[in-house]
Amino acid sequence: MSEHHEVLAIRDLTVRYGRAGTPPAVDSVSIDVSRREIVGVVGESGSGKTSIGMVAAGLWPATGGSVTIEGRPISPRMPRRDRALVQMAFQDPNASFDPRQSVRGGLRELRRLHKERTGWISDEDLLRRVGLDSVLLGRLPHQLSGGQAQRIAVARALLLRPKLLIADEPTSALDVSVQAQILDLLRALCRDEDLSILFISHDLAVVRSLCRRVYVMRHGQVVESGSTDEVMAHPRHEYTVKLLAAIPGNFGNQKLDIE
Ligand SMILES: Nc1ncnc2c1ncn2[C@@H]1O[C@H](COP(=O)(O)OP(=O)(O)OP(=O)(O)O)[C@@H](O)[C@H]1O
Repeated sequence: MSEHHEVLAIRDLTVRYGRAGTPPAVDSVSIDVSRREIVGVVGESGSGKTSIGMVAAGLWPATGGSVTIEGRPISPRMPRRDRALVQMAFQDPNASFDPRQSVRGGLRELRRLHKERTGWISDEDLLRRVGLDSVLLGRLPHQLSGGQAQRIAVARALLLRPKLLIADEPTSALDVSVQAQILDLLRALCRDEDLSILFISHDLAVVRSLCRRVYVMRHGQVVESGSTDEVMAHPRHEYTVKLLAAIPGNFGNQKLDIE
C-alpha cells in the first residue's frame, strides 16, 4: 500500500518561532519527494530551508500544516525509532560527532540506540558503502578530512536504513573536487539503496547537477518550483533570475530566456 504514497509529502507547512503576528519562518509550503528522487530546495540565507528540513526530520514541531513520510505523519513527539525513517546530514558533520569518540565508538552507540534497525550491515561494510577504508573506524573526528567526515555522517545516517535523507548544505564546506565526490555518492545511494533525498542548498549550480526537480524559497515561501532544467531555462520569478545570475559561468541573464 505504502508504495502509492510519496516518500515525503509536506502540505501547507507553517513554522513560526516568535509569537503570533511575527512573520513565519516558513509560510504555507508544500513539497513532495518521490521514491529515489533527489529534490532541491534553494534560497538565500534565512529563507526557511533549514526550518523545513528540521520539521521534515521530526526534530522540530510544525506550527501548521502536515508532514508525512510514506503516508505516516512525523513529529518530535514520536518515539525516536519511528523517526529513524528520516535522517539528516548537515554542513558541519563534526557538530554531530562526539570529539572523544572514535568512528567505531559512534557507530556502536547508534547500534545500541537502534538495535532493531542496525543489524543489517557490519561497520566495515558500511564504510565501504560510502567509499571509505575501514581503517578509519579507529579514528577520532579531528583525524578525518572534511570529505571523510561528511562520508562518515552519511554512513551513520545509512546505518538506520532511512527512506529519506535530508541533506542540509552537506557539501558547502568542501572544496570542489571533494564536493563532486559527495554528490556522486548521494546519486549512487539513491540508485542502489532505495533512498530519496531532500537536498537543501543556497547553491543553484550544485542543485543543477544533482536534482531533477527544485523548489525556490524566498522569505519563507516557495516562489517557484518545477523541473530543474525548466526552472533554470525559464525562471518565472525575478528572485530566481538573481540566484541564477550568481552562478559562476552564467553571465548575468545572457544565457537565460526570460519572458
Ligand atoms: N530556533 C529558532 N528560533 C528562532 N528563530 C529561528 C530559529 N531557527 C531559525 N530561525 C529564524 O527563521 C528564519 C529562517 O531560518 P532558516 O535557518 O530556516 O533559513 P535557511 O534558509 O536555512 O538559512 P541558512 O541558509 O542561513 O541556513 C530566519 O529568520 C531565522 O533567524
